[in-house]
Amino acid sequence: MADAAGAAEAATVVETTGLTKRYRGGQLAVDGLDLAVPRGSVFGFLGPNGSGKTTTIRMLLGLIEPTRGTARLLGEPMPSAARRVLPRVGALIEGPALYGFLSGRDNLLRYDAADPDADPRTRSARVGEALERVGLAAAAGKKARAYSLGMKQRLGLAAALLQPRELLVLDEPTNGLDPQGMREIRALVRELAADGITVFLSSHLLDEIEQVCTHTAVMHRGRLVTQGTVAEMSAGVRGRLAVGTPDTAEAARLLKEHGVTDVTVEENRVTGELPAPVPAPGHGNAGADGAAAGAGAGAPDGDPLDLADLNAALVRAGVRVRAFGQENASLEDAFVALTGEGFDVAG
Ligand SMILES: Nc1ncnc2c1ncn2[C@@H]1O[C@H](COP(=O)(O)OP(=O)(O)OP(=O)(O)O)[C@@H](O)[C@H]1O
Repeated sequence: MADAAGAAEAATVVETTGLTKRYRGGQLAVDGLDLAVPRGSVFGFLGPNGSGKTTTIRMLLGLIEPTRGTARLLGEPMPSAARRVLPRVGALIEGPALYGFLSGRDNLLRYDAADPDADPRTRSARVGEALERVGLAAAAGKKARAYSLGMKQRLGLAAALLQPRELLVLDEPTNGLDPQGMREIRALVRELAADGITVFLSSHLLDEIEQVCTHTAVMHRGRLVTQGTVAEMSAGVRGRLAVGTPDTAEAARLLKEHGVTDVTVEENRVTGELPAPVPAPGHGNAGADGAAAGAGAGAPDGDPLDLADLNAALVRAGVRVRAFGQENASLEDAFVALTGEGFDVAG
């Protein structure tokens, strides 16, 4: 009993240990993956094309066997517990399989009829609710082939939501969609999360992860680079200092003098890396007292660099400052900082 209850309420809904897949051709697609997806999260599984996301998802759902390592879904081992676990998991992988000549509603009726546990007496109500949930009630009578890609994707989601689910696994759910279709799917993901469903979605779009996810894991060439909350990930990378000014040469010189590195001049703008954690106002902490702190030394005299002082110094030197501040680091900055490579993907 305790065990069953424990499994039913597993706080970590996806957990892998050393999960590895080497394809028959020898390709090491996933290499020693330790993943932990907290219940209630919207978890973005991020990585460029070919980094191993789909292979991981297929192992999680028991569609392919790992070469090594283990995967647990809702607290239960996969693939051995697949029959017990999968009914509690909705999945949308590589686009839904739909009959174009059937209406959206009839497609769902077929899906529902294929589920041996679905009560035929409540089928119509269930299908109606699922259509409602994904915003397709009004288009339910239209043939699926007349649906936009976004509508097809939503119909696929409706199929995954015919039964109550604890976890939804979506492989690149917005791939190929136009901006409006993307917005619709993202809004839907947020709604489902608000209903308490944990959502695990893969994406090669950094801004998508930033917009909808609470947590993320970053894959790079089959390996996990990092995982944590999206906020932690961005906070781990300090944003660049940006100064808007027509007096770029003088501003650049002064910034360098104050210990700012990697100073870059663009038209009417100078940016650079701040040398040390900038203390909040009133925090005259002694931590950055120069010397061995090296890059963390701040201003040349050893005092920590204060943004207000720096701004004042620019103004004193006659630099006309139009804008001044630290830009927010993005997930893209974090990825580049973590991997030393750009997030360069095709499509
Ligand atoms: N069935 C297969 N046999 C051999 N190699 C494969 C197979 N499936 C994928 N691969 C390779 O494994 C690596 C990881 O692929 P995978 O599809 O898991 O990555 P991905 O991150 O999901 O990328 P994409 O978004 O392009 O699908 C790639 O190098 C790919 O070529």
